[in-house]
This record gives sequence, structure tokens and C-alpha cells, in this order.
Amino acid sequence: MLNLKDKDIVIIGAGKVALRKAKNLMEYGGKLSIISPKIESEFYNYKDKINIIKDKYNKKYILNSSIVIAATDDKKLNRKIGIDCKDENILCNNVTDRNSDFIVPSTFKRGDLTISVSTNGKSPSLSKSIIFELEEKYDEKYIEFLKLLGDIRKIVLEKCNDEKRKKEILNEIINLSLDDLKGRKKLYENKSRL
Ligand SMILES: C[C@@]1(CC(=O)O)c2cc3[nH]c(cc4nc(cc5[nH]c(cc(n2)[C@H]1CCC(=O)O)[C@@](C)(CC(=O)O)[C@@H]5CCC(=O)O)C(CC(=O)O)=C4CCC(=O)O)c(CCC(=O)O)c3CC(=O)O
Ligand SMILES: NC(=O)C1=CN([C@@H]2O[C@H](COP(=O)(O)OP(=O)(O)OC[C@H]3O[C@@H](n4cnc5c(N)ncnc54)[C@H](O)[C@@H]3O)[C@@H](O)[C@H]2O)C=CC1
Repeated sequence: MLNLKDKDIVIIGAGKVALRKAKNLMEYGGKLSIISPKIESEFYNYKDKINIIKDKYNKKYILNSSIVIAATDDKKLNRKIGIDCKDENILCNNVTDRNSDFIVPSTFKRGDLTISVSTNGKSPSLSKSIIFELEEKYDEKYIEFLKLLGDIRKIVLEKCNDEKRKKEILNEIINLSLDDLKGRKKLYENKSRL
């Protein structure tokens, strides 16, 4: 998982695929710019968050960025953008090439839980379908569940010095129900040592 806060990310092309990648990246922070002569209209809904530049690709636009997404419908141009990025030591995701610097998995989030699936470029459709199944299993309840697990873990790390017991507790609590987890949090909060 990359921490993209304050990183400059440039997306070349502003069609449907660029829009999907942009929405995904917005969830991770980062300063997004898009460069394209034609802009998918939905991009303008995010004009406070995305710097929209209506122009053809030019190398000057990628200089000083950390990550570039080559998302035009011109395979040759996407490849050229990849080469420019290599020259400048910038990581590039090419949406028309399975072998670019990195590929984007299918992803969903439940609070701090992130689930991502990749097929290493073999079948993006399969990634999407597996994510669809997992979204049903890991529903909205996991937001609170994970928050409680995080709260309890903090208490256990502070109050338990026995490494073996610490591990046992942290391994065990993931199997509790939401209500039992709430009870456990109260119990541990009221103890001075665990
Ligand atoms: C290598 C990779 C590079 C990258 O983009 O990072 C790549 C490449 C290519 N995708 C193509 C096609 C499609 N991609 C999708 C969908 C998604 N593609 C995504 C990622 C990736 N796609 C990376 C590998 C991920 C992995 O390992 O699984 C997802 C997971 C994430 C995202 O894009 O955010 C997102 C699901 C989002 C969701 O969950 O909703 C669909 C289905 C749809 O749109 O409904 C289709 C049409 C059906 C099909 O082909 O399966 C083509 C052919 C283009 C052409 O020639 O026409 C190429 C180029 C090639 O293969 O060379
Ligand atoms: N990796 C992936 O997840 C997927 C990739 N694709 C492929 O991705 C490519 C893009 O697909 P879409 O977004 O649906 O196409 P689209 O037609 O909606 O968008 C293409 C964009 O590229 C821009 N563009 C063209 N020449 C440019 C230039 N010189 N400089 C800057 N921008 C330029 C256009 O202005 C347009 O905004 C296609 O080749 C498609 O086959 C398709 C599906 C999924």
C-alpha cells in the first residue's frame, strides 16, 4: 500500500479508464492532475480536487511528478510516456500494457480495511468479479468491527507485557462477534494489566 499523501500524480488522458483510476487514487490522497485534449465530463465534478489541463501530452507535464498514469487510447503514445517516465525515474502505470511499472488491482474499502485483487494482468474481469463477491462478505459492519479491533489492540499493546499472551489475545479477538468485542473493550479498559 502506497502512502500517496502530497505526492504529485499525473494522469495522461481523461476518458472512462482515466476517470476510474482517478476516483481510485483520490481515496489515497495525492495531488492529481489530468492532461488531455478531451475531458470526460464527470471530471468536472471533481474540479476542486483535480487540476484539469486541457492539452495534448507533453513531457513537461510529467516532470516533478512521482507517479504517472498513461491512460490515453493511443498505445504508442502510452508506451512513449512510459519511456519518458523511465528517463525521469518516475513510476508509470500504462493502461494498455500488462508489463508497465505497476498495475492497478481491483479494490474496495471498508473504513481502514482495504481489499485488493490482481491477476497480474491475466484477467481484469476476474479481479472485478472476485472483488464483487468479497464486497458482499466484508460488508459495512467491518468498519466498526475493525475500529474496535484497532482500539483493543492499542490497549493490549500498552497493558500486556507477556509476548505470548499478547499474540494469543490479538489472534483470538478477530473471531468474536461485534457485541462480544464491545464487551471485551470495556473489560480491558478497566484493567490496569492484562
Ligand atoms: C494490467 C492492467 C493495467 C492497469 O490498468 O493497471 C490492466 C490492463 C488492461 N485492462 C483491459 C481491459 C479491461 N479492464 C477492465 C477493468 C479493470 N482493469 C483493471 C486493472 C488492470 N487492467 C491491470 C491488471 C489488473 C489485474 O491484474 O487484474 C482494474 C482491476 C482496476 C482499475 O482499472 O481500476 C479494473 C476493474 C475495476 C473494478 O473493480 O471495477 C475491464 C472490465 C471493465 O471495464 O468492466 C476490461 C475489459 C474486459 C477484459 O479485458 O477483461 C485491457 C484491454 C484493453 C483493450 O485492449 O481494449 C488492458 C490492457 C492489456 O491487457 O494489455
Ligand atoms: N487498463 C484498463 O483498466 C483498461 C484499459 N482499456 C484501454 O484503455 C484505453 C483508454 O480507454 P478509455 O478511457 O475507455 O478511452 P476514451 O476514448 O474514453 O479516452 C481516451 C482519452 O485519451 C485522450 N488522449 C488521446 N490522445 C491524447 C494525447 N495526445 N494527449 C493526452 N490525452 C490524449 C483523449 O482525449 C481521451 O480523453 C483504451 O486503449 C482501452 O482499450 C480499456 C478498459 C480497461
